[in-house]
Amino acid sequence: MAKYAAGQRTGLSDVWALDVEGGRGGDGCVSFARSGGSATRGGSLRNFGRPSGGDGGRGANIWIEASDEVSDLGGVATPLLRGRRGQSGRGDMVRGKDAEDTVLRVPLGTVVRRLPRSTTEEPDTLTREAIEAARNVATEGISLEHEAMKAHYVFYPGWEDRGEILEWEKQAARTSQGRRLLEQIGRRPSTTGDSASSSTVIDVHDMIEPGQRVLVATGGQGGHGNRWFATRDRPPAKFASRGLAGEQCRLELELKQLAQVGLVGAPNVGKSTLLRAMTRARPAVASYAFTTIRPGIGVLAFEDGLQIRIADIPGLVEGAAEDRGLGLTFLRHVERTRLLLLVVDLTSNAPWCGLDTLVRELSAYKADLLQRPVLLVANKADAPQAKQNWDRWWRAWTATSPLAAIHDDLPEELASLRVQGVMAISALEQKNTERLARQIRQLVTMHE
Ligand SMILES: Nc1nc2c(ncn2[C@@H]2O[C@H](COP(=O)(O)OP(=O)(O)OP(=O)(O)O)[C@@H](O)[C@H]2O)c(=O)[nH]1
Ligand SMILES: [Mg+2]
Repeated sequence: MAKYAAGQRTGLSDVWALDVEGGRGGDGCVSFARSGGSATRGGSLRNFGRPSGGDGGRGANIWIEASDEVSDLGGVATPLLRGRRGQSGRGDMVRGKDAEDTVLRVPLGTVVRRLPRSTTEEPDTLTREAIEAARNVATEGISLEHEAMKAHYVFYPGWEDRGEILEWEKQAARTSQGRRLLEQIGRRPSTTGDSASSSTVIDVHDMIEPGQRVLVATGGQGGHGNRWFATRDRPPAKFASRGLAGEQCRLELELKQLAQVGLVGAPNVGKSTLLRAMTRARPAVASYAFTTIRPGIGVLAFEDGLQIRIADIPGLVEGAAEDRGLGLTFLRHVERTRLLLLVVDLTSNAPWCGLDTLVRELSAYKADLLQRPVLLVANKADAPQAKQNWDRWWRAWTATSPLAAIHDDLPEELASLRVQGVMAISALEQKNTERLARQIRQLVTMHE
């Protein structure tokens, strides 16, 4: 627990821990059909009609859902999350309603680890106290068993006869049907499926798609109404079973920073080539647009051990914010980054012209993306036609700012970009890429 206090940030990722408990099932109901005008309450045994108690509803399941509408784990800042109880059954065989499920929404990129809930955390003194208390109760003439009964059964008012239950349980244990019923009401260990509390299996889920859901704790089954406990010898069963406890587990939620640096640019400008040049990642490179269809992440590793993750993001086109091209899928990845490398192609006629489209798409998706520091990377500097373009840009850059000089009426988005530097490189021939790596490092660590 100490290791992951809620909200504690570890390194580049956020890890939160919490316990979850599916809701308890609703209790079964003890009631009797009114027959021939006899009372159903307080009457003599003979006056009880047919048992008609409905079953309890299921307790709330607890789900984790990936959502692109939340951006941090602040919504799960609670040490314990318990699902709602199922509704209790009612007379006339009316089943209680299942509780509405609880859905915890987490940002895309969250990793959910499910661990068994630790039972060793309870101090031993608690157990000792419980035994002591039970002993006192026992000496007062009420047996321990009776207390246990109350945790499992609901009694008809005024008929707390545990003898009847013990008798029923004994009979039930003789038939397979009865044993199954004992299992269902939690009076016999289950023979089917493994119990979550004793399991040491850890399951891990990557929450990457919006709407993706994982069931982390099932709600407890509702109790059985008294009609289940009627036997030929004793038709008016005066007890029902209680709802079962929900599944319990411990969750560790980790918000992975998918990458600290995002490579953005129009299709075919050489983003994947640049990632290959700087990291060991091997994204596909080809001379046509949309070679990259999924964001790939490469690790820029420095000699002193520092690692910076760079995401190669599929080419951005106009309309991306409305999900055109590969639109939203990759814009979500951009959202997590701390530094943007805007890559332009020095071999195109006007390399910088695409920039305003690019920036407009970014800001249409999320205006505050433009608050990120930006490095302008002019790629393909090795090509013959690059020099002229670069010279123009470089002159402009030293004169005023790179963007103000090339646009007569500078769009607002471009004017507000936080440009930290402009650099000509050749990703293909790995020229200037080391310098770029150093600059990336400086900016990422500065904006941590
Ligand atoms: N001359 C030259 N060509 C380059 C350079 N970098 C990339 N290219 C070429 O440009 C083309 C596109 O490169 P990619 O790395 O696939 O471009 P991309 O930006 O990832 O493209 P998409 O994934 O389609 O968005 C390929 O033919 C590369 O060989 C460079 O520095 N110089
Ligand atoms: Mg690519």
